[in-house]
Amino acid sequence: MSESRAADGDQTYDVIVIGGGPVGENAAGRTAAGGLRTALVEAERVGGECSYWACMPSKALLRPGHALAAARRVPGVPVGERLDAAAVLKRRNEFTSNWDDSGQVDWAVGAGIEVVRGRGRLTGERTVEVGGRVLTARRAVIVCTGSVPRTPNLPGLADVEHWGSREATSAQEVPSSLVVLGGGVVGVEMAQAWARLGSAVTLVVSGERPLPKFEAFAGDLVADGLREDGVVLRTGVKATGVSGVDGSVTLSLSDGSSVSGEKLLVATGRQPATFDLGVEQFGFTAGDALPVDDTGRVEGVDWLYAAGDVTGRALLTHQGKYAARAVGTAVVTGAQNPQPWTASVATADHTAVPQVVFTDPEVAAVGWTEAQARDAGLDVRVVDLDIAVAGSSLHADGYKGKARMIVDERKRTLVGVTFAGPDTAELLHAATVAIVGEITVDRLWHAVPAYPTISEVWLRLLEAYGL
Ligand SMILES: Cc1cc2nc3c(=O)[nH]c(=O)nc-3n(C[C@H](O)[C@H](O)[C@H](O)COP(=O)(O)OP(=O)(O)OC[C@H]3O[C@@H](n4cnc5c(N)ncnc54)[C@H](O)[C@@H]3O)c2cc1C
Ligand SMILES: NC(=O)c1ccc[n+]([C@@H]2O[C@H](COP(=O)([O-])OP(=O)(O)OC[C@H]3O[C@@H](n4cnc5c(N)ncnc54)[C@H](O)[C@@H]3O)[C@@H](O)[C@H]2O)c1
Repeated sequence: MSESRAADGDQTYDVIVIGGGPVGENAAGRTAAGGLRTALVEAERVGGECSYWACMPSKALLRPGHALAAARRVPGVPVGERLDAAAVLKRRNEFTSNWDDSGQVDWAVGAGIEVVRGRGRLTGERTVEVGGRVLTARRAVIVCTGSVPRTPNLPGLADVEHWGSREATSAQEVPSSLVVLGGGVVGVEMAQAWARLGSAVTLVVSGERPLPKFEAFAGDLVADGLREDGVVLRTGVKATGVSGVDGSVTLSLSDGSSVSGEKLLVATGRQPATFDLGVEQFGFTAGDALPVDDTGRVEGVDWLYAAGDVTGRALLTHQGKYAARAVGTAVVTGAQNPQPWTASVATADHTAVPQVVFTDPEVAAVGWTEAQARDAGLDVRVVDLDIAVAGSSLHADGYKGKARMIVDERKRTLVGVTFAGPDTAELLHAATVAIVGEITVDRLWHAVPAYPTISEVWLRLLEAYGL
């Protein structure tokens, strides 16, 4: 870790941001740019989970496998037998700057932010204690402490060494075998990354399919992709216990069977990092999310704001950074009851959250699923299609993908779109723009996708809708 550059001297700031992950960095960047003296308090590494143990290393582990699979789908491209695991891990290490945050500290200092090393704790109105120092905020304290893995209450788990997402994204060797518990985004991404690097992976999922928060067809296509990579899927079973002997961990399952591997990854979700933060004095419970309005103001405390994973709104880096921009703007401008869709209001959180699951096939989804749209009481029309256009067949032999568009029939606008298929991630932003802009399908008809791109699926969706 880089040398501490803690701010010294006057302990009074305009703004104190607790937590220097991507969200805290953005909030602090905004307030510093707005001329407010800003302290950024970070307990571990500036850059947070995303830079060192989440987004960056996980995507660096996945990308080489996708490149190899893509090359294999196009005849005439010379491809090797398998990935060079050592080179993949080395490149992953580079993407995390070898877990050295000095580059991000340099950015913060350059942006006029004062970095304070240490764990911050709220000790009273507008005050934060860090390692015995008491910092005071004239205007606001912004909590951006992120989230931590939620460990299930599983007999034996506490006694057995196992991986969480940190170990799964930073391991320096490929385990001979890996059992993954939990079929959410972390579970499927890491199952595929390590399988493609040569590990014998078993994925244990309590439901019928992985990715239960997405449209079912997306989870099914990802399950097919994982199986093609040799991942053994155990669906519809719950873990009942864990035991371990030297070099092997065994997970007992609810159907009486068990699975063993050299390593066990527990990927059963995350919870807000509100422990040991002093939130109880303001009426909140440690371990629960901080409830915020759309400007990030914490319910009932007018000087306290929060953004990112700690609010439990959307556990995604891009959405947390969006919330941080809103909070930063709200704090700088002092906006009172600003209108939705203005710069200090994170309105899109409710209707237009985009997410990509970086497996092969990718899942790219924005807005509501069909079930969510129906639960919201909308009169919806669902359009389903295989992705089968000139662009997809040129992209890969045997291209397999599906698309779903959900239309609010009353407004004739989109409320949800899901693409699942190889390299669909880059299709997503068009869908996000359509939803945020409330563009009618009749106007979308005039947004002509270029030939021959996979985006022509948009034309097919609109034709299938009846245009
Ligand atoms: C394996 C994995 C892969 C992911 N991949 C993606 C992806 O591809 N795309 C995506 O959008 N999202 C992804 N996510 C989610 C993403 O990592 C989070 O949404 C994002 O990191 C949230 O940012 P944050 O700043 O709120 O929290 P964090 O990144 O968790 O940062 C919080 C920071 O606060 C610090 N902190 C905590 N408590 C204190 C305290 N009391 N005092 C001082 N500092 C404190 C921590 O040390 C940390 O640096 C992934 C998550 C995981 C686990
Ligand atoms: N590409 C991305 O955008 C990306 C990648 C990774 C993580 N993330 C974000 O990070 C957050 C955390 O990801 P995650 O995968 O840890 O959480 P998650 O909530 O997405 O998935 C956890 C899964 O574990 C299952 N589960 C819970 N308890 C279980 C148990 N006892 N036994 C078996 N299964 C159990 C749940 O049903 C769920 O499917 C998510 O909100 C996700 O959006 C995003």
